[in-house]
Amino acid sequence: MRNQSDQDRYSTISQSTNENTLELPIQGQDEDLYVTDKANQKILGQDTYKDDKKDKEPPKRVNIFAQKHRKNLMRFLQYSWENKKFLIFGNIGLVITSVCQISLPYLTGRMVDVISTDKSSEDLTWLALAFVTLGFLSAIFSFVRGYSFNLLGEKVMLKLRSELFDKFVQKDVEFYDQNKSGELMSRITSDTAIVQSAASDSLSILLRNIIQFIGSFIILWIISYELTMILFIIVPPLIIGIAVFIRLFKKYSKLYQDKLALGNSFANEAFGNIRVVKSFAREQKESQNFYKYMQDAYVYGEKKSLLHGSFLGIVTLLGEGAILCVLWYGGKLVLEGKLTTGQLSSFILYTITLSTGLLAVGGISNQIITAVGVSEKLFEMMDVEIGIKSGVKTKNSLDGNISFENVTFEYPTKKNVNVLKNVNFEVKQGQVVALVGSSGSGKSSTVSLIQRFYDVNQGLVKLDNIDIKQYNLNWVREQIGYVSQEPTLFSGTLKENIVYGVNSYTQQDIDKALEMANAKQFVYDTTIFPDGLNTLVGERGVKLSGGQKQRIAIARALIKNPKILIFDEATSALDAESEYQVQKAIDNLMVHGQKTIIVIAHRLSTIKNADTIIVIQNGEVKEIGNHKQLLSIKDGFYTKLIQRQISGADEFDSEIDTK
Ligand SMILES: Nc1ncnc2c1ncn2[C@@H]1O[C@H](COP(=O)(O)OP(=O)(O)OP(=O)(O)O)[C@@H](O)[C@H]1O
Repeated sequence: MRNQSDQDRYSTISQSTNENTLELPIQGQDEDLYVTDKANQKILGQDTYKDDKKDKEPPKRVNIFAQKHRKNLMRFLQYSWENKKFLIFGNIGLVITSVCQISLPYLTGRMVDVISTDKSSEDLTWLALAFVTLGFLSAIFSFVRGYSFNLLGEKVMLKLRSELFDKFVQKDVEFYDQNKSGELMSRITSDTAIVQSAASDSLSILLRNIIQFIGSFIILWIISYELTMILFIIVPPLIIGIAVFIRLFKKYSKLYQDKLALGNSFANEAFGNIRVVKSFAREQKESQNFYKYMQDAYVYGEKKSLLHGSFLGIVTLLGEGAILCVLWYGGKLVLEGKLTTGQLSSFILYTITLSTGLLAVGGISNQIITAVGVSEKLFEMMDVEIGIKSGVKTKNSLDGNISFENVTFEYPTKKNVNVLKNVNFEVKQGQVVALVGSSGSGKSSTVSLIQRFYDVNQGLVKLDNIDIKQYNLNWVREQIGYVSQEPTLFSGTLKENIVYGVNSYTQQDIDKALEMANAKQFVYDTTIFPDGLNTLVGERGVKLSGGQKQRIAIARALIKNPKILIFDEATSALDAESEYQVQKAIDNLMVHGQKTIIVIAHRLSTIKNADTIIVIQNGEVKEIGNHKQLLSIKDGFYTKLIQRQISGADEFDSEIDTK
C-alpha cells in the first residue's frame, strides 16, 4: 500500500505526464523495422525529459503538406543535403538493391519453369549465375546504402546537436527562466535523434517501398490480372485489420510510455535527491515505489504482448489464407495452361513483397510525420530571438563607476510585477557597497541588471556614466567578477575551475588569485589535496567543502582581474572555520579598495565595513549611507532590520554594535 505522501507524489507526477501523448510508428520490413525500432527507443528516451518538464509538448504529428510544415521539412532535409555525397551514395545503393530484390522473384519463377518445364540445365546454370550476381550486387550495395545512410545520420546529428547547444548557450537568461535544463538536454539528445533518422534514410526508404509496392503490383498484373483480382478480395480486410491493430497498439504503447515516464520521473527525483533519500533511510521504500511504477507499465506491456501475438496470429492466418487462395486459384490456372508453375511462384513472392512494402510505407511515413513535428519545436527554440542585444562600445579599462537612474524592472516571465521601482543610486569606483534588505526585496535582481542578464523596463543602468546597453556585452561581463551564494564548480580540476574565465594566464596569476581568495593554503596542502591544482573536484565540485568551493569561486572571479566584483554572501550554514576563511577572503578584498565591490550582505561584519549601504525593501531603495549614518535614523529601515536581526539572534548577535 502507498502511504499518503507517496500517493501525493505519485499523483502529482501522474498529472504532470498524462497530458503527454506519444505516437508509435508501426513496423515494416527488415531495415524499416530497424529504423522504426530506433525511433521507438529515441521516443522512449524522451520520456526522461517529459518528466522533467510538466508542460513539455509531446512529439507532434503534423500535416507535412501544409506550407509551414513543408518549409520545416525542407529545413531539416537541408542538413542532409549538406552531406550530399553520402545522400547520393546511399540512394544509389538503395535503388540498386531495390532493383536486385525486385528481380529475384522473377528469376525464381524462371528457374522453377526451367526445372519443371524446359528441363534445360544450361539455362538453369545461367539463371543461377544471374541469381548469384544479383545476390552479390545486392550485398555490396546494401553495404554502400547502410554505411552511407548511417554516416550521414551521424553527420546530421553532430551538426544539429552542436548547433543546438551553440544556439541555446547564447540565449538570454530569460530563455533559461522559461525552459528547464532537462528539456533543453532532451531536445539536444532525443529530439535530434528522431529528426536525424528521418533526415537521413527514412525518406529514401519510404520512396523505395512505394516504388517496390507499385513495381510489384504492375508485375503481378502482368503475370496474371485474374490472380491479382483475387488479391483485391483479401488485401482490404488485411489492411483494415492492420489499421485497427496499429490504432490499438499505439493506444497501449502511449499508455505504456506514460507509465514508464512516471517511473523515469520518480527515478530522476530519487537519484537527484539521493542525500535526502539516504538521510531518511528511504532506499527500500523508493525501490518499492519504483517497482510499482514499473508494474503499472508492465500491465500495458502485457496488453501489448497479447495484441502483438494476436496480430501475428491474424496476419499469419490471413497471409497464409491469401497464399492458399492464390495457390488454389493459381494452381487451377496452371492446370488450365493459362499460367506456368514458375509464374505462379513469382506471383506468390511478389505478393509477399507487396504486402511488406505496404506495411513499411505506413510505418515510415508515421515516423517522418513525427519527426517533422519534433523538428518544428526544435527549430522554434533554436530561433528564439536574443533580446539582450550587444552594443559595440569598449574601453581600455573600466573605472568601475556604477549608477542606477530611475530604474524600474520586471522579469519577462513575471509581467506586471515591478521587482525594482524607480531605483536610484550611485557607486563610485573603488567603493565597497553592501546591498541589504529582506528576502525577495530585489538585491539579486539589482546585481543581475549590473551584469546585464536582463534589460531594465524603464530608466538607465550606467557604467562609467555610459548606458550599459552601449557596451559590447561580452566586454561588460569580462569587467565583472561574480561569486554567487552557492557557487557552482564544473567537474574538472581545481586549476580548470580557477582559470575558467580567462584565455591566458600564468602560474603567478593563479597563485595571486588563490592568495587573495584565501585558498592558497588548502589548495597546496598535500595532506588535503595530494594532486594540488590537478585535483578533480567532482560533479559540481562535490569533493570540496562549502567553504573551499566558495573560495575557489572567489579565485575564479579574481583571476580575470575584474574592475567590479559582486559577491552574494552565503547564508547557508558554512561551518565556523569555513565561514571565517571565506570572510577573511572577502575582508582582504575590501581592504584593497581598487575594485568596486558590491556585496549582497547578510553578515553584520561585512555590512559595517562597507563604504555605503543601500537598503532595498520591496524593490525600492529606502536608505543609503554608512552604518553609523543609517543607524542614526530613528525607526529607519536599516535600524529596524538590524534590530530584527538581533532579536532573530543569528549570525549578528555576537558582533552587533548599534552605537
Ligand atoms: N528569474 C526570476 N523570474 C521571475 N521572478 C524572479 C526571478 N528571480 C527573482 N524573482 C522575483 O523577484 C523578486 C526579487 O527577488 P530577488 O532574488 O532579487 O530578491 P533578493 O532580495 O535577492 O532575495 P534573497 O535575499 O532571498 O536572495 C522576488 O519576488 C522573486 O520572486
